[in-house]
Amino acid sequence: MAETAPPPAVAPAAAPAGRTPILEVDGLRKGYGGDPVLDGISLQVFEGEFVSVVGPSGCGKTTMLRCLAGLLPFESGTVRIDGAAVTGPPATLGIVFQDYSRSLLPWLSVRDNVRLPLRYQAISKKQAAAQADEALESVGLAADGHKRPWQLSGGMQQRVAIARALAYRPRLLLMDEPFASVDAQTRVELEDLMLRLWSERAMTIAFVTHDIDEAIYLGDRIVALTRRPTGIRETMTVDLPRPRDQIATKATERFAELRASVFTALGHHEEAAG
Ligand SMILES: Nc1ncnc2c1ncn2[C@@H]1O[C@H](COP(=O)(O)OP(=O)(O)OP(=O)(O)O)[C@@H](O)[C@H]1O
Repeated sequence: MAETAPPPAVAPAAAPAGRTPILEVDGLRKGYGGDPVLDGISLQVFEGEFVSVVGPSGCGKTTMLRCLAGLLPFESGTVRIDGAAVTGPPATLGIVFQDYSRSLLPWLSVRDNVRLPLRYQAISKKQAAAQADEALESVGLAADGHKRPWQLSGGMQQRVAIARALAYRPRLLLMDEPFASVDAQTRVELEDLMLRLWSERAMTIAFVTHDIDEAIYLGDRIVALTRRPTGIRETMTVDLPRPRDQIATKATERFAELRASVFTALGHHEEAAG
């Protein structure tokens, strides 16, 4: 029987030279009721980076993001954002979750949903309104601020959730499978929207996804997680030029090589081989 050629090697990612880490995770351990989930995760995300995190279903990606965001206590290890230990949600952090229908308040207008978290910032009402309007404009919803979230399509609702995080002007944006619940066409539009916003706003993004192509298309680096108890299997540099294009970038040989490497890192070839 013919042997399958091993996929081309991808160099393990080195720390970007001269860059400051915004997020530093060291030895993060977290379980539920004595059942270990995260088993000593250590990683750094550097200023201006777009880091994609991929891992098998149920390995603890959401658990990890919640720990990083200060929303969930963990057993041991440290999480630092801008050098300060995370003990609760930091003011410089924005989060976008998968389930926009639960994260937006249906009785508030789109504009008021976006303004809501700004109440907790030391800024005037006028400034909060300006930041909210600017964020809505940047996601293409300037004309929809008066509507209720349920009057919008799923993709538009997720744009509202993105605008709400942006209005906060975060230095670090955590995104948890944000496009998993929208159709394929909307998904590619939202991916390109995120790339535009990321480059315009000099943000740092950690983006969790199930989708290997999405992880490669968006990321500067990919962090591949193992099965539970979960550690980091591999960190890979995505050496595809920017700006990226949904058709041209995905048609390159390098994209196919990276896809094979990430599949291998996630252990898909082992499953296929039995
Ligand atoms: N609050 C909780 N209490 C008990 N167990 C939990 C809790 N939250 C998550 N788990 C368990 O921890 C494991 C990791 O869940 P988590 O949602 O973090 O994984 P995930 O990688 O994001 O999953 P998916 O790929 O399905 O989105 C799962 O086995 C899940 O059932």
